[in-house]
Amino acid sequence: MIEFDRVSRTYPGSAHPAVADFSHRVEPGSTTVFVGPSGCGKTTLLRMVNRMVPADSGTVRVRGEDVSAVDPVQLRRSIGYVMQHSGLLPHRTVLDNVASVAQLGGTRRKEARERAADMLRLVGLDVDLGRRYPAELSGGQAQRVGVARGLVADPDILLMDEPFGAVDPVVRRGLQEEILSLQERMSKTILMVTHDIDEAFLLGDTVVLLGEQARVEQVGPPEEFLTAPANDNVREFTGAEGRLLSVEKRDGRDVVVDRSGRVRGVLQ
Ligand SMILES: Nc1ncnc2c1ncn2[C@@H]1O[C@H](COP(=O)(O)OP(=O)(O)OP(=O)(O)O)[C@@H](O)[C@H]1O
Repeated sequence: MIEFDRVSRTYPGSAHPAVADFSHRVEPGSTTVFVGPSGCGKTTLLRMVNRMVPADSGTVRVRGEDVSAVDPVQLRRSIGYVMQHSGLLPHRTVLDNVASVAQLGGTRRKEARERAADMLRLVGLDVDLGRRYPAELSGGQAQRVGVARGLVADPDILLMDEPFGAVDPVVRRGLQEEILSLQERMSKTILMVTHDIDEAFLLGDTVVLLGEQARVEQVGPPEEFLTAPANDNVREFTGAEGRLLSVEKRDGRDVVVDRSGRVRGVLQ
């Protein structure tokens, strides 16, 4: 569905590559999370998918096509993109912000607005919020609108860049649950980046843990990071030793529990 084939990227004026020789295949219908420390190249990788950042070498394929050969505008319209700080246009109402993305894809205004209202409901917002401007929303509401915007054109691929980075932990948790339930209903291919390993374990069915210059430290389902960490970097980043996390079955679900028995996350 999305394939990174030995991609590298050095930004102009930079002595070191942001991404060096990275390869990974994102399976259709999966939720894949790239996780790693700040500056390891996560956002660069995500932006290579919709050609906001070009690869210097290597190939990114989306739906089997080399993205460098696809019209970038068409490509971006075919992929939902949820940005770090919601990315809403401040001078347009919430409903317009969402509807405009559908209109860009060719949907007529009336239909686009109806669909936008449906999307607001889908992400758990009152449709009346659609009349407000982005500055009149809480951080969590703005992030939900960002997700509605990413979904309104019904893309088969959704890219999410630290979508819950700007909100407090309680709101963040609510948004994470929302994404899990949306994914159950819609089964899109989701590629998300975060620096939060708990979030990666909660949301990802495949987690790619990255080190400097997007070096792959470990790839696999969340539980493998705890049961079979590939190296000391993985152990350190997951905090597996310090927190003594383990995987247990509870009510038929695999959950990650800490030393005190507190549930820290649910594995899909
Ligand atoms: N436009 C740019 N010009 C120059 N250097 C850049 C640019 N964008 C990113 N970089 C550098 O490339 C490296 C990777 O950045 P990137 O934003 O991809 O990392 P990240 O893992 O997403 O970080 P964070 O979690 O802090 O958002 C960093 O060293 C960063 O400073």
